[in-house]
Amino acid sequence: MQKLQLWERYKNRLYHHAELDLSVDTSRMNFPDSYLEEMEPRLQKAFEEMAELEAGAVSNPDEQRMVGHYWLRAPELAPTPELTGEIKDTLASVKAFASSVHQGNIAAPDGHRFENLLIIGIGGSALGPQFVADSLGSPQDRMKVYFFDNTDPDGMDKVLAEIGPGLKRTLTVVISKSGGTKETRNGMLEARQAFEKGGLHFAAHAVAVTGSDSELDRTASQEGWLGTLPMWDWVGGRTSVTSAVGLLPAALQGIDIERLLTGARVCDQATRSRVTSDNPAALLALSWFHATAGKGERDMVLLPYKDRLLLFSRYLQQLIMESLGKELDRDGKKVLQGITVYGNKGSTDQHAYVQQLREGVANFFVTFIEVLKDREGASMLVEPGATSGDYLSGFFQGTRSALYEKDRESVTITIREISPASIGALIALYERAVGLYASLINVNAYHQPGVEAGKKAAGTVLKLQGEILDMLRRQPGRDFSCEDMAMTLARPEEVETVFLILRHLAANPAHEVGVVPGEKVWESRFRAAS
Ligand SMILES: O=P(O)(O)OC[C@H]1O[C@](O)(CO)[C@@H](O)[C@@H]1O
Repeated sequence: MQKLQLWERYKNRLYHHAELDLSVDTSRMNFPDSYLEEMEPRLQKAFEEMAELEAGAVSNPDEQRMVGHYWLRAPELAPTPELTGEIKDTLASVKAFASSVHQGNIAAPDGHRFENLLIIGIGGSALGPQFVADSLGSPQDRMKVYFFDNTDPDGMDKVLAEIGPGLKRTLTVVISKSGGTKETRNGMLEARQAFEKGGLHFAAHAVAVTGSDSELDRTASQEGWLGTLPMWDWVGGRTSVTSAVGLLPAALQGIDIERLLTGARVCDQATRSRVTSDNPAALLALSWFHATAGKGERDMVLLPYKDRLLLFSRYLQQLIMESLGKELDRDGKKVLQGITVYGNKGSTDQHAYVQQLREGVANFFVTFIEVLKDREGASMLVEPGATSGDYLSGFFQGTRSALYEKDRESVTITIREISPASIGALIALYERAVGLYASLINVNAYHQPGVEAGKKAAGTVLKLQGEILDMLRRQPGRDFSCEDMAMTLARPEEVETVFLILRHLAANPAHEVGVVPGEKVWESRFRAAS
């Protein structure tokens, strides 16, 4: 298409929301002008399902749950006065807790204000808080934020080393909706040990965000933690960033959570429109449907031209892939759905994988995110007439056209600046786009049965490890190859798992397992170290 024709298409298609100062440009998606009309019946059905969801329908039937993340920023829309009250009370508690911490009314045991925040959680109980913390952090933050978001011991040691003696002024927020996630439990136990080693009483440094009566809830109340804030079964982990899960860490960091919620609320209003061309989330969902043939046939590459949006692709990876990546549709038909999401930031990626995007396998579409405001205040000129930010903008525009020239399609989202409101709006925009797209492809976006399989398998491995350790200790003088061990445990079919377990045990001192290397690595022999 010629440049002037593209300009006409740009003007015809550009969506702009004046209050949010947010635009969605679908002009570089090559769907025909008739596309919206063709998709209209499916879209109207998706809008209807969304309205039912917002009114309190059990939209996650597999788990028999309502789906209420939109109520978190408009509590008056919750289906019962009790829920409205709970949401409002929780927001008030978040603000009161954060302000008590900032004022030193809730203080470290040495009487000093808490200065650091160690957030422990995983998946939806970490990715949203991490994205918000990273995108909106500044030197003026009220507290310095750290994360344990895995059960990697070395990762935790690294964080603890960074905190160093600051641990005595560290508040720990343990976040788990279910309250039983092992990675988070392990992080909590490791943190507790670090506090105890420093002569500190963990409970006096800890607050929980979790579901009522969960394992974590019970631990927090038995041990007398500083407080517990609720998570509800009608908020999914990956859409929990505007609940206490995201709001408590953000408020403690000093981020204006009211503005974050306002941005989300205004975007929610915009994305409730049943006029497709006037609904930015519907335009995104339609673009995804066009790009992937509604079957995940192409990947979504996220290219924000802003360092502060670096973690957005990681956040969206869970939101989109855990929501859409489903074996079965809502009628039980095998569909193997999903959209693969990856990305980093521009223009950095121009010096990495953009080469393949332009010239290699054409199995993707791009979402560019453009931020108009370069920085607070004026920029220096890096050469006559140009700033660093002008270069960033130039590289964004250059990559968008270079890709389009090669028939690589893209959507561009433009926001004026990075602020609590614009981050709230981006979160709300994608939550709604995912919900609408899930309706278009007829999958349940709100459950995650596939994740359970990995968790169960990990449980089986840990159980087998227990049996192996038991056997090694009962026969301390004996060397076992993995095959001997599998046979002795009467689990010959598990020999590979036995080998992997033994090799890991021998590489770490905790269980005192010794190894005599074999000619081939799998011929090594293992014994309880005497
Ligand atoms: O908040 P929780 O219950 O610890 O769960 C953490 C994450 O684990 C998952 O269930 C996947 O394992 C995610 O959906 C969730 O965000």
